[in-house]
Amino acid sequence: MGDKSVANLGEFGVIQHIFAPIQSKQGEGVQLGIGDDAACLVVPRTQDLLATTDTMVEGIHFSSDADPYLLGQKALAVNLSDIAAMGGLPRWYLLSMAVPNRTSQSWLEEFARGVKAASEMFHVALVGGDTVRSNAKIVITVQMLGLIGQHRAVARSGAQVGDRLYLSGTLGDSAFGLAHLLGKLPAMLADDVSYLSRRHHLPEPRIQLGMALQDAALAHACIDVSDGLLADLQHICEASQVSAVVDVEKLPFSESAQRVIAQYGRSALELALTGGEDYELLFAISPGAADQVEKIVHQVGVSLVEIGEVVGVGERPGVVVRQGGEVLSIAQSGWTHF
Ligand SMILES: Nc1ncnc2c1ncn2[C@@H]1O[C@H](COP(=O)(O)OP(=O)(O)OP(=O)(O)O)[C@@H](O)[C@H]1O
Ligand SMILES: Cc1ncc(C[n+]2csc(CCOP(=O)(O)O)c2C)c(N)n1
Ligand SMILES: [Mg+2]
Repeated sequence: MGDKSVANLGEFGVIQHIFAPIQSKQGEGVQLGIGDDAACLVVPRTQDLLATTDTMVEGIHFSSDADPYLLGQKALAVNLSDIAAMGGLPRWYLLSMAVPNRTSQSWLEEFARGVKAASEMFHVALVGGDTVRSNAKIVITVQMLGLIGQHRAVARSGAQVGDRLYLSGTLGDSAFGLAHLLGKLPAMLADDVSYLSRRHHLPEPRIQLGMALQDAALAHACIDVSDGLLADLQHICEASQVSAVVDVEKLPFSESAQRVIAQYGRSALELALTGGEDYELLFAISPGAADQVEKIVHQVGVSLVEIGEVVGVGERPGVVVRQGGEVLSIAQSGWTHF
C-alpha cells in the first residue's frame, strides 16, 4: 500500500482493510461485534459492567512524528489503566478515529498493528467504533468496557483517616521522557533517554495489580496516575473528604529518574510529582494491612511502596508534600487541559 493517503481507501475501505482485521475472530461474550449499528455484549448476571473512555489528540497527547505503532498500544493502555484502577477485568473496546486526508495508509496500518498487539496482550476484543474525516489533527478515542464482581468496583471515595497510601512502580519516568523529547532536560545519558522515553510511549496498565487489590478487598480507594501524583491524590482526597501527606523520601524513582533529579534538582522533582502519564496505581489501605501488600507484590510482580498517609480533612481536602521535615510548596499539582 506504500505511502498512499487514506483518501484512496475511503471510509469503508479504512474500516474493512485496516480496523476490522484488528479483530480476526469473534471475542468472548460478543453476540454482535463490528458491522452492525451497535455491538451486543453478554454481561454475566453476577458481574457489573465498567465503562471508560480516553481521547488522544495530535499535538496535545502526542507529537505529529510519534511512532504510530506505539501510539496504537498507548491508546489502549491508557484506557486499560482506568479499568485497572477500578479493580476490573477489561473485556471489550470501541475505537473511534478522526483522520485527516493527509494521513498515509502506512501510518494507519502501523497504528492498527499497535492496537492489535495491545489487544492480544491484554485479551480485549474490538467490538466497534467510528471512522470520520478530520479537517486538522488526528483524534483517537477508545472506550474500554470491563467486568467486575457486583458492587466490587474500587472507587476514589473510600479513603479513611489513618490509611496508608501506596504507589505501584516508579514515578516521573514518563514526564522526564517527554520533557527530553520536547528539548527540556537535554543532559541525559543515552540509556536513560531510551528507558524514560519508552516509559512515556508505552505505559504498562496494572491490570493484575488492580484485580489482586480488589480480590483481597485491600484498597479503600484507588486511582491511576494520569494527570500527576499530586493532582490524582487530590482527586482521592476530594472524593473521600480527607487530606493526605506525602513524603518525598519515600517516593519510588527509577535509577534513570534518580539521575535526572540529581542533575536538575528541585524543578525535576516537581515535574516527577506533577508531570503525569505514569499510569501507576495509587491506593489507600488500612495501616494494619502492610503484610497483605507484600503478598500482592509477590503475586503480581509489581513493586509497591508506601508513600504517605491519609489525614483529617482540615479546612478543605488537600495534599501536603514533606521533605526532610519541611513542607514543599508546589504551585501546579498536575496536568489540566484548560
Ligand atoms: N464530557 C464528559 N461528560 C461526562 N463525563 C465526563 C466528561 N469528561 C469527563 N467525565 C467524567 O469525569 C470523571 C473524571 O474524568 P477524567 O477524564 O479526569 O478521568 P481520569 O481517569 O481522572 O483521567 P484520564 O482522562 O487521564 O483517564 C470521569 O468519571 C469521567 O468519566
Ligand atoms: C506532545 C505532548 N505534549 C504534552 C503531553 C503531556 N500530556 C498530554 S495529556 C496529559 C495528561 C493525561 O491526559 P488526559 O487527562 O487527557 O488523559 C499529559 C501529561 C504529551 N503526552 N504529548
Ligand atoms: Mg483514571
